[in-house]
Amino acid sequence: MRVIVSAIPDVLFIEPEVFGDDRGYFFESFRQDLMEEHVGRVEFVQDNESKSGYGVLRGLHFQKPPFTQSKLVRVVRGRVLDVAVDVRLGSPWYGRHVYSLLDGERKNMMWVPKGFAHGFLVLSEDAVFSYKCDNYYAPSHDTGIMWNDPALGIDWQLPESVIRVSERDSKQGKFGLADCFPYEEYRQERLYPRTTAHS
Ligand SMILES: Cc1cn([C@H]2C[C@H](O)[C@@H](COP(=O)(O)OP(=O)(O)O[C@H]3O[C@@H](C)C(=O)[C@@H](O)[C@H]3O)O2)c(=O)[nH]c1=O
Repeated sequence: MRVIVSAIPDVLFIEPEVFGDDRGYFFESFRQDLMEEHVGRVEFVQDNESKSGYGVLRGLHFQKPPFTQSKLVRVVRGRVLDVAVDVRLGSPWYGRHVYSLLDGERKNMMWVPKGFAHGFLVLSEDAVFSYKCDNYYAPSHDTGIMWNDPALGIDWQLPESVIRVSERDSKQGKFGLADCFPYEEYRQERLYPRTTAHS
């Protein structure tokens, strides 16, 4: 399993080794020891799965304190453009985003720590999306940012005319209205061990 530090160093790209043979495939989808080595102590408490058709965009979502969520996300089938936006007040990367093309064949994953808004767009005919969360769903603290907020400048790589969102996501607020909590508070935790981005 290869762990790659993204341009926002708290977000990681993870590439597992996928073993194919005439029966099908095998890969390790989660290892506690690797999480501890690269991220710190994380206790996952909820697993989620969703299926979406081509052009469906879910996001950008995050939960506010005390129900912030870190997520380990991957695609079981299909292909999505997965995006994480830094909403940590005072972060050197505040308002910036990183993305990864998550693919059901490559089985690559993204680590989206708390303090990041998360969303994905389905690029294949459909996609089954699966993720682990380190905090429970808390609808009262669930919030988001408009996926096409010009302040974020995300290139979703599909024309807006084919993008479909939920009723809720068509009415999300602008970036900066629903900030998560301050960057410095996060830094106290081992969840953010890195200070430098890769080149
Ligand atoms: C997220 C979630 C939703 N639900 C319910 C609420 C609702 O009736 C239905 C669909 O919810 P949503 O429309 O919020 O689902 P969705 O748009 O898929 O929300 C997800 O989007 C991605 C991008 C994330 O990062 C996730 O954390 C989550 O916010 O499922 C739960 O019961 N538990 C959960 O953990």
